[in-house]
Amino acid sequence: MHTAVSSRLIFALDFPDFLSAAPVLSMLAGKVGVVKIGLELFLGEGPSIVEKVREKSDALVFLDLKLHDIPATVERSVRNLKRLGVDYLTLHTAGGREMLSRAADAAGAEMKLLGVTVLTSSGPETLEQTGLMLSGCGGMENLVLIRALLAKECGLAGVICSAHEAREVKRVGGNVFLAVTPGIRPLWSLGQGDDQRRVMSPGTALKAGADMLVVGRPIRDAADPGWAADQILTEMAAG
Ligand SMILES: O=C(O)c1cc(=O)[nH]c(=O)n1[C@@H]1O[C@H](COP(=O)(O)O)[C@@H](O)[C@H]1O
Repeated sequence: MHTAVSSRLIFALDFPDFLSAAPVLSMLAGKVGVVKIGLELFLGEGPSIVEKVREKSDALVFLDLKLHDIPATVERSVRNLKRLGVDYLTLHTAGGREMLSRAADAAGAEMKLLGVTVLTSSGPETLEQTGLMLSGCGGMENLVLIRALLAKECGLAGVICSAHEAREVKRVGGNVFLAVTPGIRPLWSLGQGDDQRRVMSPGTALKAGADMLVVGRPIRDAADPGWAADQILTEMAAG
């Protein structure tokens, strides 16, 4: 049974295989409401990983494959993935209106689609490098909002953004449109630099309007992952 707080915590199960993921999954029983299977684990184990995680955990399952292709390919892939019975699936909003709408139709009501707006590992220089500044996107927050609005219009359940944009995403998307935020870094987990650029602590992210937080390394790499999850839940409750 999950509390109002733990149901808002998504653990990124970023491991190469189920053998290494399973002990951490057990330690987090009852502490995380959603478990996110990313590309690394999905490619390491194949689609059967979804069933394995479900057997080992009481959490909802989030499949993070970040689909981005022509509309027909994405639509057909979503139909296939639907058979796995996952609760959430990601795709890139940069795929555009037709791709997103066809994916939403294929997903139906049971599988919630979350659109990645701009990766939390991206900074202004990434927009420069990839030509988005030249296209006059109006900067990071504006680009996130344009993509969030598109996701909403196409029938997605919500978006992935950084906590820095969460408040504005909620403003344009409305109450039920989800702002799911990775790049969560509790103060005690900071120190070693990593690839996340737009980061925020758990309590502050919730105050900033995030509906759900995605946390990977601060829990996975902690000496005691169970302790780390409890600590994050305490910070979330205070937020
Ligand atoms: O879609 C995602 O989950 C995602 C989007 C994004 O913009 N940034 C981001 O970090 N993620 C994922 O969220 C998780 C963050 O993990 P940590 O940085 O280890 O907490 C990873 O599994 C990323 O793949």
